[in-house]
Amino acid sequence: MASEENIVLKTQSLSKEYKSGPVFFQKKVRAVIDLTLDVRRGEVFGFLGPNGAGKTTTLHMLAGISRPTAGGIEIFGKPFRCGQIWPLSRIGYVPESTYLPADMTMTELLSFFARLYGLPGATVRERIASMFEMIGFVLRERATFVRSLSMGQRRLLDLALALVHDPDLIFFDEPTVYLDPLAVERFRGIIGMLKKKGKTIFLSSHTLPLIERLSDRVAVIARGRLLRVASAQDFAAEGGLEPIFLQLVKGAS
Ligand SMILES: Nc1ncnc2c1ncn2[C@@H]1O[C@H](COP(=O)(O)OP(=O)(O)OP(=O)(O)O)[C@@H](O)[C@H]1O
Repeated sequence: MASEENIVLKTQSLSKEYKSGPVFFQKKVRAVIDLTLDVRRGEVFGFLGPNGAGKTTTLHMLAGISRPTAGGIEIFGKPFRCGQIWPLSRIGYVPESTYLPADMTMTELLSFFARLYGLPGATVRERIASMFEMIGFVLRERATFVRSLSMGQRRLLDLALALVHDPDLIFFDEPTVYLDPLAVERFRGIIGMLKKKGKTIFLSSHTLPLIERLSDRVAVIARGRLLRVASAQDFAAEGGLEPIFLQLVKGAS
């Protein structure tokens, strides 16, 4: 069992309902239902679920973008509500998709993000250099406009933008979408580097091998409900994550 001070993120009966459809025929969609979990300092917490399971909705609530319908969130030991800004300088968030301004260069964009977080000039330069090194962009590429980047390069830039302020807790939503195998390998290296620095990582994906390979613990979610949380070793000892995941998800549908 993890002690309270080792818990970085906690949710209690977190729930989200959407209203969907035209006004007179609106129906409720229960996207996340009574989600209670905790994430420990320094771990990679895999959040695995099929399409439509409620992963992105959960991340939106955890990152303070979307208001829960019910339940609570604690971050760094304090209650966190949608709209509050106090923990944001310690949180990094790689959304499922981004809309980056096409007419800014990568350096301008990184600098803009770093300054939003209030980093001083010398630190901004240092952090930008280390972000380019991390995502493997050489010097001559650093002034490339966003519009000229491939989808995979944009994804790497998303990672750099989420990490430029050196956050302690990082949410990744399908981080390897668009990445080729070499870039996925680089991403795994980035996760290793963040872990070494003691960062806490919430890794949400439906890509089973990625979650299986990188996570210390894995939570399986389907149809908005948490079905199981266990260590990677426990899943391995029971025959591997894939058969257990398939059994859990089929049982939930
Ligand atoms: N803005 C919205 N309005 C109505 N329903 C929504 C909205 N956003 C998501 N949903 C519904 O909530 C459920 C959970 O969606 P969510 O995007 O959180 O799933 P996900 O696990 O991230 O899926 P994927 O892996 O396909 O991205 C789905 O049934 C989806 O259709």
